[in-house]
Amino acid sequence: MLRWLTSGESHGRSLVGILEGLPAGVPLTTAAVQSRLARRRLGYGRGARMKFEQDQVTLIGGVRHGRTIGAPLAVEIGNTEWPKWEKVMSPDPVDPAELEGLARNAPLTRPRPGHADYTGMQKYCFSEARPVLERASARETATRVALGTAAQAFLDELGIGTVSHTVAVGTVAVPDTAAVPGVEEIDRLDADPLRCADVQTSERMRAAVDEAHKAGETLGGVVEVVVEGLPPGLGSYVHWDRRLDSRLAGALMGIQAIKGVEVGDGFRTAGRPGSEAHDEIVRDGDGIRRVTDRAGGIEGGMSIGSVLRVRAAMKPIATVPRALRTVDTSTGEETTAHHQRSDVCAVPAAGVVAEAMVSLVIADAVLEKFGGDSVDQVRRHLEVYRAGLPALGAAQGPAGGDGDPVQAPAGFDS
Ligand SMILES: Cc1cc2nc3c(=O)[nH]c(=O)nc-3n(C[C@H](O)[C@H](O)[C@H](O)COP(=O)(O)O)c2cc1C
Ligand SMILES: C=C(O[C@@H]1CC(C(=O)O)=C[C@@H](OP(=O)(O)O)[C@H]1O)C(=O)O
Repeated sequence: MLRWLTSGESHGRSLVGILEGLPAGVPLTTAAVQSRLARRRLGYGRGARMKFEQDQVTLIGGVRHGRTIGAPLAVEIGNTEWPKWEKVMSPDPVDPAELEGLARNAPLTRPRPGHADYTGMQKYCFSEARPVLERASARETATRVALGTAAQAFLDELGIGTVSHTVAVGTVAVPDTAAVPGVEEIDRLDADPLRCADVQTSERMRAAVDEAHKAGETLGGVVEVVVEGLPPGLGSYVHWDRRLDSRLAGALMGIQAIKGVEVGDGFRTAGRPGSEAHDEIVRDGDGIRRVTDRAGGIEGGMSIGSVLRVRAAMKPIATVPRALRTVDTSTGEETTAHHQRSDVCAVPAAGVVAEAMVSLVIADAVLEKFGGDSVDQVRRHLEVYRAGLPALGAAQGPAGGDGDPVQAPAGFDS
């Protein structure tokens, strides 16, 4: 089982992530995490902070000489902005005289609609929003991407690849008929300013971001994550919380600003007649294949062994330059929400975060099904399972048995 936790504030000294349960032998280096984090900074429409701040990665535990050792992985991501915030965000008490007149320390009492500000103040009894927004901020997603790098490195060892792409920004969307990009297109997608697979749509998305920027607006959109190389049977239909689709949906919905999740054709499928909603099964040599891919590679809460597709819908950024109406909590007066700087559109970055969350969930499901404390053990268990999948027309084993008419290779160690 994989479990992970993150800590740290947006303008704190650093962010920290811990991932436990990764087997030994996964290749991982500081440079690999750093380059994955650089992908999260990409994307047309991101604010100034993405340019002047660096992610300083330190692998603290769980890795030796470029390979995981089975111990909890700990990653620290230093905020290079820290020197400017050292006093305002100091964990230890600071002499009030040192904070006097510091603009950065001015109480934030004009909560932004759509951000965590006001309800966070109510919930934790704060008189201003600084302590709320510091942790609610999507700066935290850097840690998820760092941990997702390790999860994906593990999946890479098993031939399971993951990639994300932008399918909509505002009202500009990739045509429904466009081909789904493959994992091998990752560099081409990263090179596109919107991380969009369709060049013409990308140009229109870029124009939409420019227009929003000029109008003091912000934009949301939709990202899709694609996973290749999965075996059938990850997840389960037996309980809601063991379903792969519910686990993926929870992980994606848990990303800041994600307001909708779709598996496969999701909401579009809801409007289709049954005969056009499902993926018919046909004979293909010694096996079978699905004629279409509307289900997005999941049936009955389990991976079906084909390409998996999940989408996440991101709302527009809450820090709208054309500031929205709010109430100053210190005076009770109606006013406009505080705004310093912000992203106009962070959809391409959200795709990279979604990719990381999907890698973590899939890695967890793989470990749950195949187990093993080293990559080699997990790989062997997966090979034995694949080889033992019941063949078409073969007699099935008794209920509860392994139903395995195929000779499994030796070496299934538990
Ligand atoms: C990659 C990424 C970047 C974001 N950048 C900003 C930003 O610059 N300004 C902002 O107000 N919200 C931004 N958000 C969204 C807020 O973090 C989010 O709306 C807030 O935490 C409230 O959570 P909720 O939208 O899920 O209710 C970003 C989200 C993501 C995923
Ligand atoms: C710092 C990151 O994203 C931040 C997420 C964010 C928010 O409210 O979620 C608000 C902005 O921070 P600030 O208000 O300090 O400019 C973004 O820059 C990052 O992704 O690394």
